[in-house]
Amino acid sequence: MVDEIILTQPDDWHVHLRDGAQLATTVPSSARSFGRAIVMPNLNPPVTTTPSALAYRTRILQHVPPSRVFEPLMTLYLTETTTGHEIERAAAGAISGVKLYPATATTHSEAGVSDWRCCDEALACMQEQGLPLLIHGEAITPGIDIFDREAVFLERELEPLLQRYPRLKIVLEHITTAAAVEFVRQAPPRLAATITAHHLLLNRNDLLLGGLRPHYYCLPVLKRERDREALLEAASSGSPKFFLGTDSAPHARSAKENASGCAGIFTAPAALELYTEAFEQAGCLSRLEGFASHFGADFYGLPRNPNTIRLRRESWSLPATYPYGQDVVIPLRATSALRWRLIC
Ligand SMILES: NC(=O)N[C@@H](CC(=O)O)C(=O)O
Ligand SMILES: [Zn+2]
Ligand SMILES: [Zn+2]
Repeated sequence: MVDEIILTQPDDWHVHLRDGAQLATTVPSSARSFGRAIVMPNLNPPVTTTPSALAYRTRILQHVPPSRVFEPLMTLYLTETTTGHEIERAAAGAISGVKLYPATATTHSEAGVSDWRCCDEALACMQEQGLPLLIHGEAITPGIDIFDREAVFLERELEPLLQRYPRLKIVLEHITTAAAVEFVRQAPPRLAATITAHHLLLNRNDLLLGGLRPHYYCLPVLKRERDREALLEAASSGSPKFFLGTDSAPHARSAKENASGCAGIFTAPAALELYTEAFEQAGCLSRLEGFASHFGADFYGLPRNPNTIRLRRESWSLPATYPYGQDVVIPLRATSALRWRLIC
C-alpha cells in the first residue's frame, strides 16, 4: 500500500475566493495546497473589467500567508455588453479567461448572458486573442428539469458555440454527468473540462436520502451514481482534457442552513486530500499528478510548477467551522476523518 505521494505542486483551475473579510479564510485555504488558481469573477457586483480584476487580485494577494507562493489568475465576467475593446484590454492585461454564466443558472449569475449569440463581438475577439472561454454549462430554458440542464446545454448551446468559433479555447467547468464526459472526449482538444472533488465523491443520494443536507448542495447539482463513476473514470483516465477545478464555493452557514439555501460547497481546506481519496478509490493514485498538476497548466499554456508537495496517509480532521466575515462557513467533511494529509 502506498503511504506517501510526491506530486508536482498542483493548481486549482476554478475557485471562488469571494471578497472583503472572507478573503482571510478563503485565500489561506487555497494557498495551502495550490500554487495558482483561476479566480471566478462572480462577485456582487461582478468583475467585468480588467482594472476591477487587477484591483481584486491586489486584495487577494494581501491575504496570502508569507510562507506561501500563490498566484491568483484573474477572469472577467462576460455580459451582453462586454465589448471587443474590453477583451483586448483583458488579453493585454494578463487576464486568464472570461466566464460565461447563463443568466440565473447559478450564484450571482443575474448579470450573465441570456443567449451567447448576443456576445458575438466579445467571443470573436477572444478567439482572435487566444483568451479561453470558461463556461457554467447549464441550460436556462424554462421548464428543463434541473437534473437535465447540463446535458441539454451540451447539445443546444455548446455544440453550436464550438462550431461558430472554430478556434476558441473553451473550458466546460465543473462537469457532473456521463453525458458531459462523453461530449468532452469526442470534442477537439481545444475543449477541456474541470472536475470537482465533491462530484468525484458524492452523488444525489448523499444530498437527498435520509435527510436533506444543505452542505452538499451545489450547482450543477450532484447527479446519479453512474455519473459519479463516469467522472471518476475520466479524471483518472490520464486524458489531458480533464483537470482539477475545485469549485470551492463558500457560503455563510446561515445562507446554507436556510429555507432557500445557497448553492456551493467549501472544499478548499482539504481539497487535495479529497481528490487523493477519490483517486485511491478508483485505484489510480498514479494518475493524480497529471490531473492535479500537469494538464490544467498545459491547457492554459502555462509552465508546470517547478516545486513538489507531499501527501501522507494519515487520519486527521478539519475544524467544525472557519470564520467568514460576521458568520462562519462549514467546510466539506468538517470534523470527520480524512485519510490523506498534505505535509508540506
Ligand atoms: N457551484 C456553486 O454551487 N456555486 C458557485 C457558482 C458556480 O460555480 O456555479 C458560487 O459562486 O457559489
Ligand atoms: Zn458554475
Ligand atoms: Zn464555480
